[in-house]
Amino acid sequence: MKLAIDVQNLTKQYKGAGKPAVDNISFSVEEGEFFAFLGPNGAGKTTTISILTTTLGKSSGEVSVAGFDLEKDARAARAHIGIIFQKPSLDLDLSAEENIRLHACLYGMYGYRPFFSWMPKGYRERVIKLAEIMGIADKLWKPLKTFSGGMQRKIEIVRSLIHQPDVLFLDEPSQGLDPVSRRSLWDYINQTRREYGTTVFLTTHYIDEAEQVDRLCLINKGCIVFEGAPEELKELRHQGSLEDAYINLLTEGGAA
Ligand SMILES: Nc1ncnc2c1ncn2[C@@H]1O[C@H](COP(=O)(O)OP(=O)(O)OP(=O)(O)O)[C@@H](O)[C@H]1O
Repeated sequence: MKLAIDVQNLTKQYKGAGKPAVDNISFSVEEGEFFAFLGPNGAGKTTTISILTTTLGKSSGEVSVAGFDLEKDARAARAHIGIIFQKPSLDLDLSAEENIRLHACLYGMYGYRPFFSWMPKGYRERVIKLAEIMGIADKLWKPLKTFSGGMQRKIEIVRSLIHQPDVLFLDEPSQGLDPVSRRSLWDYINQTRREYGTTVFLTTHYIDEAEQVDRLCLINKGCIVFEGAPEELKELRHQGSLEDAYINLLTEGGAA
């Protein structure tokens, strides 16, 4: 089985911080695997996901994503990954569709055209399909500054899925979404996994979302404290639900 993500002895020490935010962690994710990276506030999840998605440099260690060593070939890796960031990074002065178009062109999927109608058919169809799934097809042409936070998040989601990535990073994807949108996002992600074998790397504070993953990794204070299937964690902590097992490990398991 090929690895979609391989992290060896990764450390991140922010300037001026006393302790490393991520302290010599190692883990790997197989191609097509559904993997969750869980941990409490400040554990090091965003730091790790930022390094894996090439938006933050590491202090030491080795990281490869989609078969590319990030030190040597970050650009190639970037073409194979999709990211739903915790903090949206959209241009509020552009329309929703213009944000998506700009992103698709920056990722090298299409040459830039100044109008939607001039873009290739494949792009147009994909934008409309994804926007329909998220329930925002009628809002694509409106300036983003008129959108609510949840609607902006949906645009962010459409944008990250536009190039059909091999590895999809979801940093708290459900945050700010209403229950209907949350359900349709997950239906779509599951469909994408089935159809294209997409590897999904998820961080979330909604522990119930991680019940379905193949494997999970639990990080606390920059160190990995558990790696295995959700069932294994439940058995280890003698709990019926993953959330109970997670809380039990963090509060009573000597991991806190
Ligand atoms: N730019 C930075 N400079 C210094 N320290 C930072 C910086 N960003 C994060 N940290 C620190 O690194 C540690 C890990 O933070 P990180 O954001 O990775 O945690 P997290 O697990 O994503 O938390 P949350 O669930 O709250 O998003 C924290 O102690 C945080 O204060």
